Order: sequence, then C-alpha cells, then structure tokens
Amino acid sequence: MTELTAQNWEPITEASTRLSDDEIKELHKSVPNWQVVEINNLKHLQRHFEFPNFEQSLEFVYEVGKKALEQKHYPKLVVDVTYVTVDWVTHDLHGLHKNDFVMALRVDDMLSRWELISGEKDAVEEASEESFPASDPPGY
Ligand SMILES: C[C@H](O)[C@H](O)[C@H]1CNC2=NC(N)=NC(=O)C2=N1
Repeated sequence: MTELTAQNWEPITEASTRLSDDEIKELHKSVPNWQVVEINNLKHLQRHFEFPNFEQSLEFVYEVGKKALEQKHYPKLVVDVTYVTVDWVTHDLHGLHKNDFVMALRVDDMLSRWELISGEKDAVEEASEESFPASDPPGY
C-alpha cells in the first residue's frame, strides 16, 4: 500500500468524491487507532482520547482546533472531564475523503509529541509569571 503521510492533503474540487469502502479499508491501515463509524448512513472517522484531567483535555482540544483552523477542515469535538472524542467527516462530500485520514494522522503525530507540548507550556507559563506576576501586570 502507499503510505499515507501528513502532507497528503488534497483540495476538494467539483471532481472530488467520497471514498469507497475499499479505499477506506486501505487508508485505515495508516491510522489503526481510529474507528470508522457509521452515523445516519454516513461514515465518520473517530478516536477517543483519555486525559488525567479537564485541563489536559481542553489543551488537547485547543491543539486539535489549531490544526483544523490551519487547514480549514473542522472536526466534531466532544470534551468531557477526562476524555476527548475527535470525529472527522467531509461534510461537502457526505462521507469520508482522504483528507479526513490526513487530519487523523496529524492528530496522531501531535499526540506523540503531546507530553513535550504540555511540558513546554508549563515552562512558558512559569517564565511569564516570573516576569509579570499576577499581582502586578504590565501597565498597572
Ligand atoms: C468552503 C469551505 O472550505 C468548506 O465548506 C469546508 C470547510 N471545512 C470543512 N470541514 C469539514 N469537516 N468538512 C467539510 O466539508 C468542510 N468544508
């Protein structure tokens, strides 16, 4: 099979069609932790992520949201205290497109760096608190 990569994005045009079941099966091999689910006769790509607390769930959703904004391809995000569900579908095509698999792969790539990302954030917060203590913000 041709390996899916995070760069495989294709613009949706009038010629674009949703994937066939065989194509879905093939692309699914690149993101095995995601599930293909059928909702109201439409196939979606979903993954459930667990986090130790709501803060982490929210940070994760924010990072996924930034990826979505970069690409203007938007997921359904369900945030609960200790889990997040990410759901991709290409609404314009009423089904799955390769792009949904590309986005899933980008989320997986981001997750593999997740500890690093949250670690860096903590460090940044500490540094800015030192420079501008909450009791004495700049300009006050
Ligand atoms: C014009 C605009 O780019 C399109 O409507 C995009 C926006 N983001 C989208 N996101 C998703 N998930 N599916 C779409 O069909 C879609 N369409």
